[in-house]
Amino acid sequence: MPEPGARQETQQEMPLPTPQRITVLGAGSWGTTFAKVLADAGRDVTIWARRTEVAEEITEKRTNTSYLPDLVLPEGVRATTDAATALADAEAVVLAVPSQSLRANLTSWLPVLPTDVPLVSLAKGVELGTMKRMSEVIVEVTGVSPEQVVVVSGPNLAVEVAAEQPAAAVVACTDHDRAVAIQRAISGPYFRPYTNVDVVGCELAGACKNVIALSCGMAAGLGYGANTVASLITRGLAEMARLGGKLGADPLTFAGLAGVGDLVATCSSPLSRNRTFGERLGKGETVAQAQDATGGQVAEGVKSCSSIRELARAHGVDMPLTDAMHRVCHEGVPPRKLVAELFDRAKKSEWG
Ligand SMILES: NC(=O)C1=CN([C@@H]2O[C@H](COP(=O)(O)OP(=O)(O)OC[C@H]3O[C@@H](n4cnc5c(N)ncnc54)[C@H](O)[C@@H]3O)[C@@H](O)[C@H]2O)C=CC1
Ligand SMILES: O=C(CO)COP(=O)(O)O
Repeated sequence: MPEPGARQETQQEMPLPTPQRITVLGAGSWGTTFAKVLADAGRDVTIWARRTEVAEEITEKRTNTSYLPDLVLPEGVRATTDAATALADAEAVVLAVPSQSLRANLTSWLPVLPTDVPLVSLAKGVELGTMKRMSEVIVEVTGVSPEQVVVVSGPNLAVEVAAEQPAAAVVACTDHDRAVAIQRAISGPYFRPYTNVDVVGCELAGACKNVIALSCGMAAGLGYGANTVASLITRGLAEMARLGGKLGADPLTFAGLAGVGDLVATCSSPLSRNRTFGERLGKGETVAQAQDATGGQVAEGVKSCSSIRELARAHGVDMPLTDAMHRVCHEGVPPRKLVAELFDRAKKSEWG
């Protein structure tokens, strides 16, 4: 585990070249927006889309209206459904599919996936069944070294970034020089990434905050106000930092953009799919009804509440809010009943 604050960046060092030709695999809300960030940063961008009509719309009109109605991509961004074409000559590959589908997608791309370039992971989740973080899945499926995997995380609601509203992010890689190369590749007028070597902390924070956002939405749906939401955000931060501490993360990461930054954005914004999903549950909708209403977009917390719960149990870490979200989403417990359950627990010290 790195010492908190141990690495003083020297931005003058430029040991690795900045990747110029970058392929984004996934044309959903964040993949498309990230392609814009890259293109606005001066990179040459190709997107792989699962659906032909999405690829055609991006290439012909530079729009992707089913995900981002107001977005117009910069000139030059093109899309294809053919992974081999998308990946030809890629100097870095961005993985922008939902976390539970990453393994299957990676496996299908493997024959054409370059394994000597940085693989940049955008997904925020923990895999069901294996309890693995996304970088672990990438290393396992592709056989690349962990130093080649870069995680980008932070308070980055796609719709806001697509509208060029200023936002910061974290580029995490155990190889600091590679993090700096990707930082340069994605820095632009409205997107400011900071480097971090704590991949474990950044990934856990990104996955856990989705679950806490579900709980905040649920509280809002039940009619509760700012005190409840602030309490959930703060206790959510405590439980995710507890898990991170056990798994070797740097505690400072949870105070940073990938931690409290993303937690506050996702738990507060009506643009968050996870928060919105929770709000629907709080208002009495079933999981299936809330799922239908997300319009095919992913609310990662619904599945990650189960995988994170398993991970926490395997390491003897208490995560009462994550546990509660699992009970609502997968055991049919009514949200209002959970409030009583959570308040009935043994009283404890804030940092105990
Ligand atoms: N949307 C956002 O604001 C942000 C999302 N993220 C993370 O990025 C990852 C991707 O999210 P989005 O692009 O927002 O998701 P999305 O639901 O908008 O799009 C998912 C994309 O992956 C493709 N895909 C490929 N295989 C799939 C499968 N088996 N099931 C479902 N979709 C499949 C879809 O066709 C689509 O292009 C998630 O882990 C999310 O948490 C991270 C930061 C911001
Ligand atoms: O990760 C995100 C913002 O940083 C997006 O959150 P949602 O998936 O809840 O929309």
